[in-house]
Amino acid sequence: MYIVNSKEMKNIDELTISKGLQESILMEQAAFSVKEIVEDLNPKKILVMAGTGNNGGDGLAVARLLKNDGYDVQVYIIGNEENASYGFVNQKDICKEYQVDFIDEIKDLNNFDVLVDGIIGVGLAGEIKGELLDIIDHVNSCNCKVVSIDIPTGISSDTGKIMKKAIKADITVTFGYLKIGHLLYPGRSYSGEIKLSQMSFYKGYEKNLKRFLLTEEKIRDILPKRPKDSHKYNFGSIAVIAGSKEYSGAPILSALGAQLSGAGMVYLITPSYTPILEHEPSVIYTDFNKNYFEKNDLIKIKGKIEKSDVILIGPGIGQNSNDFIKEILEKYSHKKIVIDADAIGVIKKVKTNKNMLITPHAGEFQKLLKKEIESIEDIENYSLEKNINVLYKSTTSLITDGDNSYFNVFGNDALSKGGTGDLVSGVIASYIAQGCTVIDSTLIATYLVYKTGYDLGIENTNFTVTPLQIAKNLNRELIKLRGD
Ligand SMILES: NC(=O)C1=CN([C@@H]2O[C@H](COP(=O)(O)OP(=O)(O)OC[C@H]3O[C@@H](n4cnc5c(N)ncnc54)[C@H](OP(=O)(O)O)[C@@H]3O)[C@@H](O)[C@H]2O)[C@@H](O)CC1
Ligand SMILES: Nc1ncnc2c1ncn2[C@@H]1O[C@H](COP(=O)(O)OP(=O)(O)O)[C@@H](O)[C@H]1O
Ligand SMILES: [K+]
Repeated sequence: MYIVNSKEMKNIDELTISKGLQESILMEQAAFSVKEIVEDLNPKKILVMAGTGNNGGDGLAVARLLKNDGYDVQVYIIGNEENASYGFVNQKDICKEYQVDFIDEIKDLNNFDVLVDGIIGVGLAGEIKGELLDIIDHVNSCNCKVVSIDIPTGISSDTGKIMKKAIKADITVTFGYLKIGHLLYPGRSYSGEIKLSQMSFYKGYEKNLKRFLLTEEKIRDILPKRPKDSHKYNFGSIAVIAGSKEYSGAPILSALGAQLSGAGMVYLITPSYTPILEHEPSVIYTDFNKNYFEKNDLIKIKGKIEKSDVILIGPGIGQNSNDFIKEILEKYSHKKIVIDADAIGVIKKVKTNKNMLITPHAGEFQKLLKKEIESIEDIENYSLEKNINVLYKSTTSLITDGDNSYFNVFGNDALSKGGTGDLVSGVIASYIAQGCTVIDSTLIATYLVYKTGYDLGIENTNFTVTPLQIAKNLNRELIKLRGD
């Protein structure tokens, strides 16, 4: 499923109109879908709040459709009508013919059961200003159901940020394509339930789109088959290089992630003892009885690394092993490498390539970027400049190779526990070992871990789900996907 920003949406709109489909037809389609959703709420009294752009035009068309079906509906216009769009003016004229009721002031919004927010859509420019600031406060403090047209007023469709103030919708009805702002917090929570309406947009533009929503369907397409006539080396081997005296649990979660999701051989190499074999005796385990890896340890693990198809380096490795990590990244840059946690910072010092994946959470990424992350483009541009794949881990995670990006929205707070990331990196390495591309492996792994965490949270509670529990239940999602 495609995801667009405001510029792409405008291009699609213009291209469709240039093919001869009139704007008023698109507006009628948009309004009709909003009207049906408002009707489902069984309202007695409806207020449509309309801005003076095309989002307002949609709002006016919704009011007219509802009025025509006998609903008690009123319209309140916000903004300067001198600058109004043609779509707005045209709809206002039609509303007058249909005797739609316009009001000049709003007293108590609680007199209405449903408010339709047709104030500003993808045309939001800069921060909200003027009388709208107070109106948004008023809307957010009332008890009525709020249905936003296209995107809640005040949410940037490009970043999901609140542009000073934003309407909190119960339902957002959007047209043709999801916008970035629906998927990134806080826009994701301000949008409420998102309904996507089908539109007659010209699909020829889709070849230019490069952002996608990760779906179960996509995972079904890319999940590897397991040949019956096979042996362990068909499913790849992984060197998990992880852990330190401080963090002896992280390597366990990474190795379990790798071993419990289908890899053929998992070598776990840690500086300090960790009881992985008590959890899973099939892991091939080595430790060096020391606190941290040192540069000259590489010689001792060379054999295992060279036998491996994939290297996972970083979980729990601490800050004292940077020279050791750097040497591995340089020497084995021809191998697929998942670079997680404390190893991520080391990429600043090495030449990177598309065999590599970094898996930063927001804090780790900010350190790499040396500034706040403003938008999805910051992550995509970093990926392009560094020529490296990125899994940006957040409440909505982004998986990108710089050219194409996927949004994963399956996670929730059940995952907000130390160790989830270690598990994720182990599962990613597993699917790379099994022959998937780095990006596909990241899609599969984040889907499996997030969805399992989500489901366990529903069956138990989000308070109690742990990364170990998720690791042990990865089979459930795989059973559903495979249908066996
Ligand atoms: N795309 C499509 O194919 C289709 C699009 N459709 C619909 O069109 C919508 C896009 O319409 P759009 O381009 O006219 O912009 P829109 O969202 O109404 O915003 C402009 C208005 O907002 C105002 N305004 C802006 N910033 C502001 C601020 N900071 N603070 C205060 N005010 C601010 C601005 O005021 P001005 O700056 O001009 O005074 C102007 O009045 C889209 O979301 C969808 O609903 C559907 O009909 C189906 C087909
Ligand atoms: N509230 C949330 N909603 C969705 N995903 C979440 C949430 N909290 C955490 N996650 C996911 O859980 C993982 C946590 O990773 P990370 O912070 O690296 O953990 P650790 O380093 O402790 O192993 C990430 O993949 C992140 O996207
Ligand atoms: K809106």
